[in-house]
Amino acid sequence: MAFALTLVEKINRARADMRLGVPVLLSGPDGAALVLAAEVATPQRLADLRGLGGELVLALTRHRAETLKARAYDGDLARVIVPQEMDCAWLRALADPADDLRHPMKGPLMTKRDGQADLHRAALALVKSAQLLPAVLVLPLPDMQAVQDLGLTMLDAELLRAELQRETVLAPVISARLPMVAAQAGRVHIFRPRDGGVEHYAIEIGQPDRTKPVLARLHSACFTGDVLGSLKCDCGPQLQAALAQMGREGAGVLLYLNQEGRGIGLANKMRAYSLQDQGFDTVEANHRLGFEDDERDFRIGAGLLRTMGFRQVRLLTNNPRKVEMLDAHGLNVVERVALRVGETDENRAYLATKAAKSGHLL
Ligand SMILES: Nc1nc2c(ncn2[C@@H]2O[C@H](COP(=O)(O)OP(=O)(O)OP(=O)(O)O)[C@@H](O)[C@H]2O)c(=O)[nH]1
Ligand SMILES: [Zn+2]
Repeated sequence: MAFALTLVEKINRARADMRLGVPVLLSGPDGAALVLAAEVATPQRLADLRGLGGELVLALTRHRAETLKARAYDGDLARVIVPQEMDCAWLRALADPADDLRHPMKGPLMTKRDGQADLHRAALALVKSAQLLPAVLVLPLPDMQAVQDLGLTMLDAELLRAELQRETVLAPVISARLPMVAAQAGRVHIFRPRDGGVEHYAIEIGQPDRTKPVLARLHSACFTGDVLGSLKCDCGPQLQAALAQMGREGAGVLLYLNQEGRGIGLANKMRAYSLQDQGFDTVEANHRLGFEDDERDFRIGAGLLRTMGFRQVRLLTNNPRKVEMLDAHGLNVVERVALRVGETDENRAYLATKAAKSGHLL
């Protein structure tokens, strides 16, 4: 059919629907379900879901379930039964740990053990990709007819998950000269993913020889550190020091990857910061929100370097995972160049946690 939407186009619509609080229809071999992000659920939409009948559950990741003392029978996720009398405030309290300490008792929460969790798993992957809290209402639909004419976005859960896991393909959009304090001979390249995701940037210093190892940095966006000069992390000084070293050596490439907050987005990172003010460390805060410690896809950086013609790098990092991921995805890391700058009283504990729990090198 002319203008039939592709899977990628439908996923982008579904992502926008999720952020708007519009349900999405997911289907699989064992049936279909309407899914709605808990963070943005309204009383009207909750009533609409209940009007269809059926057993409403809230899908949470294993990390969030652990904090809430809910049994995760599915391993990586829990399906919490939503009692009839519970409202949007209750759902939000389960999704968002902000008030966990003030109101610790939300349960006892009953979780499902029987039945399949495939649709729930796909729904969680979709809300995460929309940078919402990983908590989704799931209503199984015995009869699709009731929702057929509503114009909701429909997706096959298996195809959705496979597509979300696929390596992002980036295409160059434009590059232009940018003289910088760190280096006169700078050039900014913009890359756009084919899957409708966010753009990433490469800052090339000088004219690095593609046949030799290039001094490289994979820098993940940190609005608070890079722009505001936050003292809570070391990102701003690392960014400046990396550019300065490339300027001194006369050549290098810095990838500025829009993976804010280790891939959870700025809103969720600020939620994590708010939890850190309650006494949790950077890893615990991510877990309480329902995320993994690090949700970044480092294949993006590897792909970008390859696209730009680089095969061997001297990587500026303290994170051994970056080295492993580049090595695993077609780059030869001939040297790890330590990048220890910007330690402050405010970020000392953060850096120590990264060393103790995430294997960062001191
Ligand atoms: N979720 C979360 N993200 C954070 C926190 N503090 C900083 N970040 C993010 O962490 C990322 C740090 O990125 P990088 O400096 O590239 O990576 P790294 O893993 O620290 O490794 P190297 O700096 O290369 O040693 C950025 O995306 C920041 O926004 C935090 O407390 N919670
Ligand atoms: Zn930072």
